[in-house]
Amino acid sequence: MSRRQVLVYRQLPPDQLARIQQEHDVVIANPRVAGQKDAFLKALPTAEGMIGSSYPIDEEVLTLAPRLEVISSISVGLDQFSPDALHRRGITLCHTPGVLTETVADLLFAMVLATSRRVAELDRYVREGQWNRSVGEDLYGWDVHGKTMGILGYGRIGQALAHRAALGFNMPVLYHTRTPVPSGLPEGRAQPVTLREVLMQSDFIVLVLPLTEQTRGLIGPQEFALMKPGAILINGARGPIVQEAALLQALEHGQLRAAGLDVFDIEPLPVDSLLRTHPKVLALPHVGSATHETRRAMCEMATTNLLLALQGKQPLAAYSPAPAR
Ligand SMILES: NC(=O)c1ccc[n+]([C@@H]2O[C@H](COP(=O)([O-])OP(=O)(O)OC[C@H]3O[C@@H](n4cnc5c(N)ncnc54)[C@H](O)[C@@H]3O)[C@@H](O)[C@H]2O)c1
Ligand SMILES: O=C(O)[C@H](O)CO
Repeated sequence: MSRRQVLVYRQLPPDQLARIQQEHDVVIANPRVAGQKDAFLKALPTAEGMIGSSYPIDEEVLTLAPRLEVISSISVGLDQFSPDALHRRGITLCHTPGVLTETVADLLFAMVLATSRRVAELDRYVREGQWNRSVGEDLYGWDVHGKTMGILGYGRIGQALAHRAALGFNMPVLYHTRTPVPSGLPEGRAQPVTLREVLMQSDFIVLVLPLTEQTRGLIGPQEFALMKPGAILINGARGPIVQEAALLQALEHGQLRAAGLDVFDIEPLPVDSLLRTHPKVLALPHVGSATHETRRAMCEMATTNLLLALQGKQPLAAYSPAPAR
C-alpha cells in the first residue's frame, strides 16, 4: 500500500495522529488558526485525504484539491459539505454518527433543565451579590417533569432525548421527523405528529435535525406564533435552522419564556450579537459532543474512517445519497 498525502485540518490526539502518520505523509494546517490558512491552501493541490471539522469544504477548496479521494469529518453533521456534489466527484465523505448520541442528548436535557429552572441566571444573581433575602416569585422557575417535550428530528439523538424525557421525567413526547419511525418507547409515551402540532402543543421544543436546504430557516415568525405562550426553545442542531431575528422578537414579546442555544448562525458568536447578552438566552459555545470521552471517540472513529477509505475499504460510516424516488 503506497503512502498517500493527508491534510489534517483540526487538532487530533497524538495517538490518532500517529496512526495516520504510520501509513501516510501528513500536513497539519488548521485554516481557523491564525497563520495556518496559507499552509492549508498550499497542501490542497496534493491532498488525497483530509480529516477535520468546523470549516466549510466548499467549491473553492475543492477546486484547489483535484486529487482528493476521502474527507473524514470529525462530526455527525455534514452541513460543512455538499455531500451530493462530493459523491458525484467520487469523493468519499465519512462522519461520526452514534458515538456522540448519548452525550449530545445529555447536553440537550441539561439545557431543558437549565432554562426552565433558570440555573445560569440564578448563578449570576448569587455571584453578583444580589442574594440578600429569600428569593421571591420573580425568581421562581418552572417544573420540567410532566411537561410536554416536542422534538423536531427523531433520529439517533432525538430518540435518546425522548428516552430521558419520557422515562426519566415522565414527560409526554411529541415528535416530528422527515422519515417516520416508531418511537422506540413503551406504548403511549411518544407520538409522531405534524410540525404544526409539535409547535402548538409542546412546552419544550428541541431541534435536533440536520441543516439542509429544507430545514434552513424552518423556525421563523409563523412558527413562533404557533408556539404556546411560555414555551422554551432549545436549538442543539444548527444555528441557521432558526431565524435569529424572529427568535429575538419572540423572546422580546414574551411568546417564548427562554431559549437554550448551543448553535448560532455565525460561530463563534459575534461579540455584538444581541443573543449573547439577552437575559432569557442560555448560550453555549457549540459543545453538544464536547466531553473528553466523546470527543476522543469521535477522533478515533474519524481516523479509522480515513484509514479504511484510503485503503479502498468500507469506512465505519460514510455518506450515501438518498435513493431516487
Ligand atoms: N450541538 C451539537 O454539538 C451537535 C452534536 C451532534 C449533532 N448535532 C446536530 O444534530 C443533528 C442530528 O444528529 P443525529 O445523529 O440525531 O442524526 P440522525 O440522522 O440520526 O437524525 C436526524 C433526524 O432528522 C430528521 N430530519 C431530516 N430532515 C428533516 C426535516 N426536513 N424535517 C423533519 N425532520 C427531518 C431525519 O429524518 C432524522 O430522523 C446533526 O445533523 C447535527 O446537525 C449537533
Ligand atoms: O455535528 C456534530 O458532530 C457536532 O455539531 C460537532 O460539530
